[in-house]
Amino acid sequence: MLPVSEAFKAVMATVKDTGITTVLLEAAAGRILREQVLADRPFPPYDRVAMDGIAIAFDSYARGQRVFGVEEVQAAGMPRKQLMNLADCMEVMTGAVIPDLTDAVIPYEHLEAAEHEGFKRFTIKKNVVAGQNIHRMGSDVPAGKVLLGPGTRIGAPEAGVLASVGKAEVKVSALPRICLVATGDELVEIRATPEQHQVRMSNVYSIAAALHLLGIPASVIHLRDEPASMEQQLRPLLSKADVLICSGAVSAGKFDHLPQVLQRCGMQRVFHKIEQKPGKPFLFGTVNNGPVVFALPGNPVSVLLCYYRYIQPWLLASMQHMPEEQLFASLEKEVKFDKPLTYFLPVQLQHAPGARLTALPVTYGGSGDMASLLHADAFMELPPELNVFPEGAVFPVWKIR
Ligand SMILES: Nc1nc2c(c(=O)[nH]1)N[C@H]1C(S)=C(S)[C@@H](COP(=O)(O)OP(=O)(O)OC[C@H]3O[C@@H](n4cnc5c(N)ncnc54)[C@H](O)[C@@H]3O)O[C@H]1N2
Ligand code: MOO
Repeated sequence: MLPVSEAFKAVMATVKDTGITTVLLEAAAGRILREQVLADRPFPPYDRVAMDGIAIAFDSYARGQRVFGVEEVQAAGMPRKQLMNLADCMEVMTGAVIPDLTDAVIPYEHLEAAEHEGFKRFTIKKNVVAGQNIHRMGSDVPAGKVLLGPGTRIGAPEAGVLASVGKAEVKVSALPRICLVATGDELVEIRATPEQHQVRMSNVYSIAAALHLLGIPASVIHLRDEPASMEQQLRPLLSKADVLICSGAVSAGKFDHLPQVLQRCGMQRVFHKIEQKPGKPFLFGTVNNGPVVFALPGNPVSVLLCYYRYIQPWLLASMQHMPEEQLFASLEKEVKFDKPLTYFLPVQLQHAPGARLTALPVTYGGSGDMASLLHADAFMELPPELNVFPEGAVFPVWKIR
């Protein structure tokens, strides 16, 4: 049986690069970028009008002129125009190129409009500063600057920037092929009406949902508690999947055949059992030229704890995601736990004044209590050396949402 830190190290030692693939930007959300992206033009790409109104030559204003006749309109999308007479103005719209020979933009709200002999003119009602309301070319980002690097997860801001520099196709990490394996004669399909002694298979759905949020699809199979048929169903997966995530059949029961069956299929055990609660009977192994195998204890809370504490970090590292900073929170309430195991406590995270993150333990009936996680945001990792965890003490947390 391994301590949590060693089990985690052993898991992470098997990380393997999933490789690189190219996807359309429309399909890139959630994926991990695998290339450097530079600004192809300055941001903004031209001196840009920042308010709807008029553009003037500031010198005319500085010399005391307040009334300006309109020469033309410069709308967004029009090539740059030029002010012909420095005593005139140009009506300009947000996003337009600033007209030549103008260097201040006055919004309509600071103007009074009038007509004079069929010509439109504006009187300036508020103080004007040279250069006002002009978003200068390159003031946000100069051309050639590195905007994004490999290992970045593509979210909404990244998608906007990628579109802006014309990356219609993006190099991202390939996705691992994952098969979720449910075990147990008590499990029925979710559309079935279970008999009293049966339960609907939920673990594969909770893991599939967590994977979906990383953009990773997964296939699912269900194994009965019968070693020969288990082996027959598992063998073909060894050449078709990069990762097997099994749930159930790994503890001490008479029908917990999975460890032996996996071994017969060629899995080398890296460890079986971790000094933790929940999730103690976690079995982890590798297959030569085959998948890594995460065989999780079947209790639903154990499954999600093991997923977020071990599997998700492994998946993100395999997809070359930049490591994230560990989150910590302070306990809102004293907790006691007297076994020499790391205790993963489901908690609700809250932001206390001063941006401090606090963790309130949720009502929790043990690792079979899947509904408790509806109220939890994270697991708090309480170390095995202590029996009492006082209010205010700070420990690492692993977010589940
Ligand atoms: N004598 C011992 N008994 C148990 C030990 C032990 O060390 N010695 N460990 C306990 C711990 S801790 C856990 S956790 C469980 C894990 O057992 P298994 O991994 O063998 O899981 P199962 O017995 O197959 O299932 C446990 C529980 O979870 C339900 N389950 C399983 N798969 C699914 C699924 N896909 N969807 C929904 N629910 C599922 C299953 O019906 C069981 O209720 O063992 C303790 N026992
Ligand atoms: O360790 Mo088990 O995962 O608590 O029920």
